[in-house]
This record gives sequence, C-alpha cells and structure tokens, in this order.
Amino acid sequence: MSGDIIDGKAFAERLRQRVAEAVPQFVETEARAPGLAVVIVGEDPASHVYVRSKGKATVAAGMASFEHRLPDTTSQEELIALVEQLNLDDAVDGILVQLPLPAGIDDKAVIEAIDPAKDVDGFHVANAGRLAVGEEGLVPCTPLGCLMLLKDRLGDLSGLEAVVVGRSNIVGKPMAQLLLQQNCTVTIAHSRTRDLPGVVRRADIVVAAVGRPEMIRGDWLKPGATVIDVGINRIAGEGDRTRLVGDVDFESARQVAGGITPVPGGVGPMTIAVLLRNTLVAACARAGIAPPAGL
Ligand SMILES: Nc1nc(=O)c2c([nH]1)NC[C@@H]1CN(c3ccc(C(=O)N[C@@H](CCC(=O)O)C(=O)O)cc3)C=[N+]21
Repeated sequence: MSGDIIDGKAFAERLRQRVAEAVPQFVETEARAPGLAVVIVGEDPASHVYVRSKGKATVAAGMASFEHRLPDTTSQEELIALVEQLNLDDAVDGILVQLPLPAGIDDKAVIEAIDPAKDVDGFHVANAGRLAVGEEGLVPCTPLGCLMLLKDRLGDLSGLEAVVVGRSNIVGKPMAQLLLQQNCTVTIAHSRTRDLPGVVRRADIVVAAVGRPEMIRGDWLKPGATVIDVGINRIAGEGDRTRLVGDVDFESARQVAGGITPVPGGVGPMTIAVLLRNTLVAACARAGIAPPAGL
C-alpha cells in the first residue's frame, strides 16, 4: 500500500486564485487595494528568498506590497518605530516582521508592538488569546493552512485522534487549538515526550513541526493516518548539493500513511496563500465590511 500525496501546492494555488478574485470587490468599495507590509532585518539569504516570494504573491493577488529591508545593525527601538509607523499607515492592512530577528532584538517586544488588527501572522498575544478562547481573530498562517488541507481531505474531523509533534507558539500550539476547535482529541508531543513513537502511533492525524529532519518514520504511524509535514530542513544531498526535507521520513511514511504532504510542495506554499487570505480578511475587518465567503 502507498498513501496519497496531498498536493499543498495545488490547493494553495486555488486559494490564491480565490483571494485574487475577491480583491476587486474590496478595491471597488474602498477605492484602494489591500496592503501587506513585510519587514526584514539583516542579510540572511534564505529569508530574503521568502520575502521576495511573499511580495510577488501579494502583487499577483492584486494587493499592494510594501517591503522594508533594514540592515542587521538596526536597533530594537528603530524596528519598533517602523512598526508603529506601519500601524498608523492606512494603506497597510497587514504587517509581517520576518523571523528570526538578529541577536539582540527581542522578537516578543517587536510582535507585541504590531497592531493586533494588522497582525497577519497571528503571533500577537491578543490573537493567540482569541484563538485559545474561541473568539474571532487572525490565525497563524501555517497551522491554518494545515487545517485547510486536513478538512479538504478528511471532511469532518470530529472525534479523530490528532497528535501535534512540536509545541512552538507559531505552529504547534495554535495547531492544537485549531484541531481542538474541530473536536479532535488533541495531544501535543515534544522533545521530552516519553515513547514518542507510541504516542504518534495512536494518531489519525499527525502534524509534524519539530524541526528535526526526517525524524518521524513510517513504522511510527497507524496505517491510514493523515500526515501533515510542517518541517522545512535543508540537508546535505548528492555531492555538494543540498536538499529540502521535512520532519517526516517521506519514503517510509508514505508506505503506511493514508495521505501525506510532501516537502517541498506541501505546507510551505499554503503558508504564503494563507498570508494573502489573512491580509484580505484583515483589510475587510479594518474597513468594516464582511470578509468574502469561503475564504
Ligand atoms: N513572521 C514570519 N512569518 C512567516 O510565515 C515566516 C517567517 N516569519 N520566517 C520564515 C518562515 C518560513 N516561511 C516559509 C514560507 C513558505 C515556504 C515555501 O513556500 N516553501 C516551498 C519551497 C521553498 C524552497 O524551495 O526553498 C515549499 O515548501 O514547497 C517556506 C517557508 C514563512 N516563515
């Protein structure tokens, strides 16, 4: 038996298309495009690649993209001053400060400076709190993208056993909240979990977000389980090449899983598509209009 590959890239393209189709209505009523500001500090080449692809996707969806590139000598005060300026800028509906930030800048202080209404990453404590208590708010892009893939594949998730491996504030914890909202029985496993393979083997749904290349293997899975691989790890490949792998050992897992997301082409493209979706949703909320249906 060999499970299906869950095509996150194709799903993400359809979501981006739906966002792009909804933008003209916003432009019509508000006489401006929804705007996303992305702030990047420092020279990390991989981060610059992501920021460029976010900017391109934003423009392709018909939205305005504002990129702010700051040198790695930028102080926390300067960065927060920029965030505060973007908070006040009416052309900006979404603010994303690319993480990680250089050493010496406190991520938390910068995130808390973002207006929660413009926090399209959903990282602000106000949005994390709203998610935890089931209030309307902006939800982190990666976990929301994972949930969309799961619902598309499985329909109703009620009563299913979900194991989230990883407890970060940006993926693991919000993922667990979303699955709980869908009436899953949710376990959060992590580096201190005893008998991790045994815990993972109970799961109908496995979300892997540990940041350890190919850690979760096929023999850890319940046959037929749905596996969502959030990991993006660059490891040594053939010769002097590198290759991108997830937190799941794809080849062995595929033999046992019912469905599995690949890396690349799985969760990564969903993150960017949901970022566009969140930007449009934030823009509608700021304008006091209903968000487009079905996003
Ligand atoms: N404030 C903030 N918000 C973020 O959402 C955020 C961030 N900081 N810092 C960096 C990470 C990383 N991230 C990715 C988004 C898309 C892909 C993606 O589309 N990946 C492709 C291929 C990537 C490749 O080939 O290198 C794929 O998986 O198929 C990857 C990684 C968003 N991040």
